[in-house]
Amino acid sequence: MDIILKYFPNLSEVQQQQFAALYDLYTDWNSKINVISRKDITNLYEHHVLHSLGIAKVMQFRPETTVMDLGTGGGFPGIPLAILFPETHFHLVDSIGKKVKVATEIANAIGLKNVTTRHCRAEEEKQLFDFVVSRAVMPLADLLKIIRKNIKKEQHNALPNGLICLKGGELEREVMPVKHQTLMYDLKDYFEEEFFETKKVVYVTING
Ligand SMILES: C[S@@+](CC[C@H](N)C(=O)[O-])C[C@H]1O[C@@H](n2cnc3c(N)ncnc32)[C@H](O)[C@@H]1O
Repeated sequence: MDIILKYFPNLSEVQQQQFAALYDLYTDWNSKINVISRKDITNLYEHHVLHSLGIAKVMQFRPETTVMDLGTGGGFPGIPLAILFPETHFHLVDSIGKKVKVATEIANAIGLKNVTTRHCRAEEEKQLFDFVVSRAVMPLADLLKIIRKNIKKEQHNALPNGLICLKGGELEREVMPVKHQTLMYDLKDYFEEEFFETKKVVYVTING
């Protein structure tokens, strides 16, 4: 939890309590339904919560912004972002029902009012959003094909609508989108822990 305050020192009392509650909630739920590697649970704050918040170093969502988390699993990056941006709406989608249950239960347990969840394949989700976020789900080119239909044309934020995903070192092997403006940010420029050495945030503008 200290590592969250180290990089996000201006959290409200409520946000601090919500982040602090995640450890027991994920430990408990993860013992029943596997949403993160069991041996990684002790690294929850660094590897999962702070990693998710890497998106916030690139994008400050305005109030009333709507965001879909595609392939949220147990709620990453959607739940940490929903705590950090309480006035932005996050719609968490996953094709595995029991993972969606974990994300739903945890969002409810910490009183998040800005989260909805849905058990479906993202291909079936027809709602429109300002942004789609995603971590560890599928290659960028496949994500882009699926989410093109979901991005609003109207712009509401300082930066254009689009896809923001968290990627690891495997990125070199991926086909980069050519028709869109793509910006790449190294998380090692923001977070000093070794885990972030190869981690990146990739932001692809759509309809911008
Ligand atoms: C490796 S897990 C990552 C989960 C979470 N984003 C995280 O970082 O902890 C990938 C998730 O994507 C989901 N997924 C894969 N393809 C999907 C699709 N087409 N629509 C919705 N969910 C999908 C899987 O069910 C799985 O829960």
